[in-house]
Amino acid sequence: MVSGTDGPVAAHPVGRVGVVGLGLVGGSLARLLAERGVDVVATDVAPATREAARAAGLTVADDLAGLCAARPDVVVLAVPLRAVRATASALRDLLAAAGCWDPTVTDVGSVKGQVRAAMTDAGLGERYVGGHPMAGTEHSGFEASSRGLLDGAPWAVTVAAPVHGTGDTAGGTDPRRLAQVLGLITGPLEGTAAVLTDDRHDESAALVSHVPHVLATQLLNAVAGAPVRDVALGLAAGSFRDGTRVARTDPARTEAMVAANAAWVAPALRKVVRDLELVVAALETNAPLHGFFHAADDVREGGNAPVAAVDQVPLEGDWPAVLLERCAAGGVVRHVTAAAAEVTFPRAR
Ligand SMILES: O=C(O)C(=O)C[C@]1(C(=O)O)C=C[C@@H](O)C=C1
Repeated sequence: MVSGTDGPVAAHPVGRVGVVGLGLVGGSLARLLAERGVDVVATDVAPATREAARAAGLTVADDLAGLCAARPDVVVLAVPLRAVRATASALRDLLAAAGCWDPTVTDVGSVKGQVRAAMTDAGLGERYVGGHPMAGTEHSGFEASSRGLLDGAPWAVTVAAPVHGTGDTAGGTDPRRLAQVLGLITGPLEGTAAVLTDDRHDESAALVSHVPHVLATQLLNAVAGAPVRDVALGLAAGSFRDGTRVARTDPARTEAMVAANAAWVAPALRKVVRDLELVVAALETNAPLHGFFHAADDVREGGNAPVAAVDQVPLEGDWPAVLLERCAAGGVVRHVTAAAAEVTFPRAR
């Protein structure tokens, strides 16, 4: 239930964290948590990855059952998107067999609507709080992971939206579990969290992550198919390097990410195509392009805006809905106590 808590919620303690999947993000998460003194147990399907993680000093179970035997308070699914469904079902079965164990389940996936559907279908919907660290690199695997990748990273945390005005909040996110995940991110991970609905996350991630991956790939494809390809690549400098960096990500990973968010990526790309058509038309007719190059001046200049306002949101009543509303206005949760969440805003409101 998202609403309906009368007093401050007693957040589940972070306690032990289980990390399922030790790729770039899972490995980075496990390393950072372990360094910060959190009790972490991790696992991965690949024996060589488990060995590498053990050699790096992590506590590693041989499989998901072994991880569940350690009864972590929070289970973070850090598996590829294509493996979320099967992993969620396996976790559900292990939970059912385990008796009184009540973990919160979260994840690190770059798409949230599809992941929640998988969690709900697996019967884990009421335990689930969506998680997405906005950090990564073009490299993959445990060997590419580092304690620094997620240190202080901004996260999106998604909740099942309450149904306003009907008094019916069934199926919404459990506030204690939300507080627990926010505590993990803003505590040992020293990050920030924007609390969002899955839709708002997926729409936003399409704009700032998925469309950029498509465009970076197209920049690469355009040169690859040009008659002057080799000369051009020999001349490529900063703009090409920066603009195509994420196109060097494992193509299967990028494809899965973009396809999983097709509902938001397709319309966002349509808008890009329309805007580019206008640029082409202007270039072909010598029309001015000033508007195109200056349209986003406020975004460009607002890049690293300092904190302009701070709100304390008491963790009582319909506080997840209050956080949703604050974060929809650009706020992020920076700090959580048992009684309140501190939300900061980059722009004056
Ligand atoms: O920096 C990169 O290499 C990334 O691709 C990181 C990036 C992104 O910014 O798009 C990619 C996917 C993640 O889910 C979050 C962040």
